[in-house]
Amino acid sequence: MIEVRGLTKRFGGITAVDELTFTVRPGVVTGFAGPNGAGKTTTMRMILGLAAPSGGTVSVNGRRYAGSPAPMREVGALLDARAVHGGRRAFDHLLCLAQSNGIPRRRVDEVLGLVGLAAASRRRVGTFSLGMAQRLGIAAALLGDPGVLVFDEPVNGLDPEGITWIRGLMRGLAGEGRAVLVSSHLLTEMALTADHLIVLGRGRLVADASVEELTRSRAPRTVRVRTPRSEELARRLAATGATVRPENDGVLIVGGMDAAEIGTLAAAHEVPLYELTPRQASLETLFMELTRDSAEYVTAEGTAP
Ligand SMILES: Nc1ncnc2c1ncn2[C@@H]1O[C@H](COP(=O)(O)OP(=O)(O)OP(=O)(O)O)[C@@H](O)[C@H]1O
Repeated sequence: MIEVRGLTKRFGGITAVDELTFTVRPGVVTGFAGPNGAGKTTTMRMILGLAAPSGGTVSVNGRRYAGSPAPMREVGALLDARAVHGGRRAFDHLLCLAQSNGIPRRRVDEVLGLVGLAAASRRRVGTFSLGMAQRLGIAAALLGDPGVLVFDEPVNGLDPEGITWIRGLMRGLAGEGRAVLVSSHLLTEMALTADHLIVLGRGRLVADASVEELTRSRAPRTVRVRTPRSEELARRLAATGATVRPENDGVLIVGGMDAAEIGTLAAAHEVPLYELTPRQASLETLFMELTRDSAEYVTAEGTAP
């Protein structure tokens, strides 16, 4: 279990992480999503004791991780897959980590098998593709068989097969009762892998909910209506406070009213309807909505690039 309470990190004038509070529970994949620069990596570094908070606290299994007597057995982390000595062979890299953490040699072969790198274990890491480097980073994270795992953008550089593999791996690790925190700047990717989502914007928490809750309760809904008397219906809908966006062929996209209310209003005025379709905004649209005001880079039009 990871508990983050009021966590804050300032770099000079920049507040990279701002009063963040959330919990990463065992048995669950918790997705950590936010646009570039939202503060995901900085938060993960503080969880791992690699950066000191400017305020607030973070604990892993009830205590500060930096004080853990056996860090690799407690938390496994993948932060930067390329931060490995390129001249080393994959096996030797893992063996070195294992030996300095009191982990038996046979565990090295085990984790190489788990991540599908057994055949490449004697190759020098510098010759690895980014996808292979990610797998090696995951092998290192799993080495101590920890109950808590932290992965920063693990699907970066992976091909579709690798992405499917990593989703299965995360779910499997959570299924074994581990707490898994995994970041991505793609919310749709997160929604396929995670059970629970923490969404960050400009260092602040903008959502903390299950994927299902987030989709159901927060997604702005609209209704697509088609009628031969679209101008009249648009006027009547707008008069009740609905937002109406006309499209071609008598189509209106209506916000702020549900399909039953629109159908009832149309019937009351004998306006025929050819179509009345509730539509749910995609998770990616929701993500843009949630983080729009907080994206690090805002263009002149006021939208994130
Ligand atoms: N060492 C540092 N010194 C100064 N500013 C930093 C430092 N590390 C991060 N920042 C700033 O803190 C903010 C958050 O960065 P962070 O890397 O945590 O975001 P992120 O959500 O992980 O983004 P990305 O998806 O791009 O990795 C950014 O504005 C970044 O420029």
